[in-house]
Amino acid sequence: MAGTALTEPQVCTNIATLAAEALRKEVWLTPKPGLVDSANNGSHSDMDLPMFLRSIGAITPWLHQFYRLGQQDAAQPATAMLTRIRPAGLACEQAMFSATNGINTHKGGIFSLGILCTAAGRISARQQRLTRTALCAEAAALTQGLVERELQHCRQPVTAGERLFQAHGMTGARGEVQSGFLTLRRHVLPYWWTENQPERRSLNALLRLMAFNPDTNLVSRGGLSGLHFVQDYARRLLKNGWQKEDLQAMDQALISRHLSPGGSADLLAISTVLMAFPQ
Ligand SMILES: CC(C)(COP(=O)(O)OP(=O)(O)OC[C@H]1O[C@@H](n2cnc3c(N)ncnc32)[C@H](O)[C@@H]1O)[C@@H](O)C(=O)NCCC(=O)NCCS
Ligand SMILES: Nc1ncnc2c1ncn2[C@@H]1O[C@H](COP(=O)(O)OP(=O)(O)OP(=O)(O)O)[C@@H](O)[C@H]1O
Repeated sequence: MAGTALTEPQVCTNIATLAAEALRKEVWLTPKPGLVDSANNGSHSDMDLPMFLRSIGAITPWLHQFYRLGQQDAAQPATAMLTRIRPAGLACEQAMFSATNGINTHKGGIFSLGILCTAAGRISARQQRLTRTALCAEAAALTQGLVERELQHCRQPVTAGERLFQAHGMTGARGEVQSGFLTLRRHVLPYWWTENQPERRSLNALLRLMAFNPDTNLVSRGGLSGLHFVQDYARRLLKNGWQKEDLQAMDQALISRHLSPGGSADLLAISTVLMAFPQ
């Protein structure tokens, strides 16, 4: 099937390289409440940082593949693209599962970053300027109608995302990409430079994500009250000012409730990639 076989390795600094770096930066960033980081495994008993690094190694060639597929098929209508890249998306998930012995380390990240890399390939093949605005608009075009097709018309929910749409109308990773990363454009990117120090900048972006992102990971583990607990906690820290100790305390609070803002971790990586491009 198209895109499931990896072609020649391509060594180039493009969005796929940036995306892999962003994933690496995300996992090393510490302290991240409830998430795997360099201090602990957060609310996860089945994964750790070396496993995330192995997962990133397995995913990286596929990120280049998404970019190439986007370039190759730039003349195809945007709405035809998802069918074209889905086999590569599933093969990438399989590569991740092989590297992690079946643990879901990056399913959400593969979906969002895969579409972003495809979007970049299409834009560059059209000789258009790679900007944040163009990337978000193209990601939205590639996933137009996805929520309706896969969530509204889903009779028998299998995945957490499908179940949470039926239960609460949450659109999860699909909704965020289809909106052209609206949560990021509204709540994160405009505030990116409010922190001068790079590590604080990333932690502050993560806090803003935890405060505003309707993260299905939180709901699947802790229900709507789990989501609200994390959002209220993050908003309090943003309002009162925060130090690393506050994030460490928040980490313990989330661990004791088995909560993990995995969707926000994915979106942090997306933000890092987007901020590498002009507006
Ligand atoms: C769409 C996906 C994520 C389906 O997963 P699911 O139905 O469980 O959806 P759900 O929305 O709950 O998301 C799963 C993951 O996304 C992340 N996530 C959760 N909430 C959000 C959010 N608001 N915004 C962004 N990401 C989120 C989390 O890491 C979560 O574990 C994806 O796995 C899929 O369809 N894969 C098939 C492969 C594919 O088509 N890839 C596309 C080409 S790259
Ligand atoms: N540093 C990180 N730590 C933990 N999760 C992360 C991190 N970065 C990204 N994630 C995201 O979180 C998701 C994993 O969350 P989770 O373990 O809750 O999912 P699950 O395996 O579907 O559910 P469960 O473990 O409850 O059965 C992945 O899809 C991944 O994209």
